[in-house]
Amino acid sequence: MANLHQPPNSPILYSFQSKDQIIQSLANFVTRIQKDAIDKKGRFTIALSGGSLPKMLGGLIGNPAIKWAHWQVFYVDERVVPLDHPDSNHRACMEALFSHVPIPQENIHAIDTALINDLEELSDAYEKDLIREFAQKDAARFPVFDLILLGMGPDGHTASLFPDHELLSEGDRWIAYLEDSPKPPPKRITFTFPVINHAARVAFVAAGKEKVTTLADVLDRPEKGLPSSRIRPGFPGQLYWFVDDDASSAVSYPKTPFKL
Ligand SMILES: O=C(O)[C@H](O)[C@@H](O)[C@H](O)[C@H](O)COP(=O)(O)O
Repeated sequence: MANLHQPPNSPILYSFQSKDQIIQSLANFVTRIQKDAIDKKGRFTIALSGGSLPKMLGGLIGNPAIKWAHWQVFYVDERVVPLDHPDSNHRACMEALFSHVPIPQENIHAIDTALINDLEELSDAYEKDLIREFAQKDAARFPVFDLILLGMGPDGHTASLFPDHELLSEGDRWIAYLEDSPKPPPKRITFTFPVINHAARVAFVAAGKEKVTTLADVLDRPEKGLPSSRIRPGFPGQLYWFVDDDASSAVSYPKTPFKL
């Protein structure tokens, strides 16, 4: 559990020559974390983002060390569209990963699309789903995910937490909603900062030249306060960055060689 008396651990930055190397290293990293979690507690809780992230998870397919039956999967944010809509993060994760592996469907926590016309109810229902998984089992004020995987937009947003948006100051709710997302589609639900910052481990995955300026701002100039720089899991939580050399070419923050 997060300890507010200790400063957060410094982020660990891994930079790889190619996207394929990110995919392989990320798969090894996730495999190790799920093993530790399952050995300790019999379950592994993970939350996934949309965007380019689902396609970076392909290294998990066909890996016999993964105990899919013990995974509980949530979405860090979700676009408020039917689950088979091309914008759905659930659909993207199904297509890129879950339709290729033996994970029980009930372990994948998608939004309740019967509620998509009422964002308040939809986000409450998703929050209750989280409460069933975490509050009853761990009795914590906020859920403590074993691992949360994030992407970063070119404006520095992460999850559906956008620069200068009022949701940046949400300190109470677990799940919030917005109807004015600058990145389409406009209606979304999202984990709040406290949920992300209570995780045991958070890993950003960001690749490509279009991320170069924002990545340097987030890692070298956190005082700018971009949403992605506000991800600092409380001690003893740990933040990781899995990026490619294109994205990190302007970063001064020290890189760490990847080894498990
Ligand atoms: O649903 C979403 O839009 C995402 O969860 C969002 O936060 C994404 O992770 C970033 O926009 C980065 O997207 P890319 O990885 O495609 O750049």
